[in-house]
Amino acid sequence: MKTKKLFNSWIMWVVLGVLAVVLFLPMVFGNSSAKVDTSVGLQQLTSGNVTEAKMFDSDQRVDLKLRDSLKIDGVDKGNSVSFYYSTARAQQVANAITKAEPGKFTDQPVQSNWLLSMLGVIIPFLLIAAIFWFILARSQGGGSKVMQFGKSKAKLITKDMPQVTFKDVAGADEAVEELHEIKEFLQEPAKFQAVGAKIPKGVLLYGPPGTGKTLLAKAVAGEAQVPFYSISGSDFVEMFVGVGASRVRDLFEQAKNNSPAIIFVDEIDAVGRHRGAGIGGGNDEREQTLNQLLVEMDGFDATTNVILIAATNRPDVLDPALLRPGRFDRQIPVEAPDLKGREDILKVHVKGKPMDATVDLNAVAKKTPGYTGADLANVLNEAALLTARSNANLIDDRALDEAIDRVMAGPQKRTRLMDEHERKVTAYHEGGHALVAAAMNQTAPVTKITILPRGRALGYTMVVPESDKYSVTRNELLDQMAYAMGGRVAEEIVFHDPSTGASNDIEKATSTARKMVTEYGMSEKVGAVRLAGSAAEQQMGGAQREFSDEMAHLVDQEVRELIEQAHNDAYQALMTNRHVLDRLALALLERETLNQKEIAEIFSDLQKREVRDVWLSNEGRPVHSDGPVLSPKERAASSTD
Ligand SMILES: Nc1ncnc2c1ncn2[C@@H]1O[C@H](COP(=O)(O)OP(=O)(O)OP(=O)(O)O)[C@@H](O)[C@H]1O
Ligand SMILES: [Zn+2]
Repeated sequence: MKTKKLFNSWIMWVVLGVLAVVLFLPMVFGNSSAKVDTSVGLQQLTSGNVTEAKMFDSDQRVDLKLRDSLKIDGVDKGNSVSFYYSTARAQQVANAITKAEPGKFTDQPVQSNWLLSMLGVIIPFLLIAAIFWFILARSQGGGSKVMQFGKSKAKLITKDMPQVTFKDVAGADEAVEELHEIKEFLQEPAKFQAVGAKIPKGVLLYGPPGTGKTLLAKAVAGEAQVPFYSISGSDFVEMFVGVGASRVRDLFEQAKNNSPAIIFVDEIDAVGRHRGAGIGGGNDEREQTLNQLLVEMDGFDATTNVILIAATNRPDVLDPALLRPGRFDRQIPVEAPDLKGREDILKVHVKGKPMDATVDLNAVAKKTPGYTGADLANVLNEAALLTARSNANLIDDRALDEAIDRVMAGPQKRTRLMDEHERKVTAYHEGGHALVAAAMNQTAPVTKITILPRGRALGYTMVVPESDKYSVTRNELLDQMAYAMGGRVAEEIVFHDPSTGASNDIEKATSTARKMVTEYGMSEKVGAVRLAGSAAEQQMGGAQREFSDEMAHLVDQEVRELIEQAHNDAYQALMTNRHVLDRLALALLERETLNQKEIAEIFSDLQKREVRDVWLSNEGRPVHSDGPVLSPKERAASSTD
């Protein structure tokens, strides 16, 4: 489609151009005397009317100057005429001229005309070459890149010694903490090598645009005082076939020669997309580039001292090969900042901008939910511009408010800004999860709650066990289900109108319940029977169902029963602690993100759910009252006190 259009327009014009040039050349360079037949020319020569003759061997042409003007069929041809001759007659023409003995005779052999004839050859050739050049440029995406081709090496890979430090990055404390180690390694590789410590080869920073990923990577280089080589993934893709891969090689070569160093690849998703997943099949160039990148990463050894940092907004589309151990095995989320983070970022960017004493940056942060670091930097810059334009010296609230509105058009499109009611529903939903988790007896502590949207989730609650766990008990599973239902139940209790936001939670709870019944043997009615071909397995495209319809019915009933129980647990927990839930929701609306300590404070007077009765797999198997023995460790501990 596209090429056809190209042909229609460009090729047509160029061909027309060539034709015009070819037709015009003889007119411009050639003579304008009247053309006559060869026989007429010869006859003039023999008649002795010729005073001057010029013979152009290259054109096989003779120009004649005549004493008397020539008349043919009554038409006056004037005093100068020219005629062409065929090769066969060249000798005859030459003889005729010599015989005629014109007063002046010049003979122009072939080479005398070489410039003209060369031009005639070269110009069309150049035009054709230009057409190819042009088509190639088009198909490689972006004509301008072609022009840069020769000097692209210097332009695409940039070497830098950044002066930025971690202090310049605000509101991304978790990411900074993770990167500290990288910085230390780059600064003192020997220390790490001496103890055989393995440092990650690649660090992947992922998060929405403008959250400071590039800034963080630069800060690592700035802190460690090492060179920073950067290139953008999208630059690779626009290159000629084979160039991307060789550019990657160059890049690593340069960095290794200047190690310790950091290589930063922005927009790595442009090259690192799942192989063969591009539109219209694979993109060879991209795959080659990606393969080269993997080869280079695998070639790193303990003494390379080069760390690759990559950034992307789309970690989900990356080729799994990139995320394998030994490659980008360190993945650091860089999220949009919360209220506190926004205030800190404003504080960083306010430097060098004189503020009116009445300006409260915390208030500005409150007015900018969902804004990224780049947006906030932009707000302050806009405010400074507005202030300068109005000839004022200090940036005041009025300028800031207007700047916020101006920048709003940006973030509103990218990160959705929730309306107040939706934020409230989210606050209660997440609050519900957290509160139920805290009220149950077998759940891990709630470490973080946020109502900042991330990906498709409107918010999330993090419940992290203090140590790794390899198995889960029945009570823990029941608690997890209750906690999963907590969000939905809070909406139900507070708004009497649950939202669709809970579909994920319901899915999770249902799948847990189903596994309890069909895989873990945790239902009395079904018993400790493994039901092969359960829903989960069928989903995986595997096993057929191997049990009766009655059993299937029973399973469904038991699952329903477990969910109902979880729903109840959550309901009770939230009803008894409604005042705590309100307090939590308010804190979330105010601060957006709460950490473990803040959460614990809010939950100080939380009423826990009572412990469940002992579960009997069958009434006929009564409770045995003896507990387990004390472990040696426990015994040692109890004997000391
Ligand atoms: N956490 C932050 N602290 C201070 N300034 C920030 C922060 N995040 C972003 N900025 C400002 O925004 C600018 C742009 O950020 P940066 O280019 O690092 O974002 P990015 O995440 O790499 O974006 P993209 O995904 O579009 O490449 C920075 O130069 C800086 O001025
Ligand atoms: Zn939820």
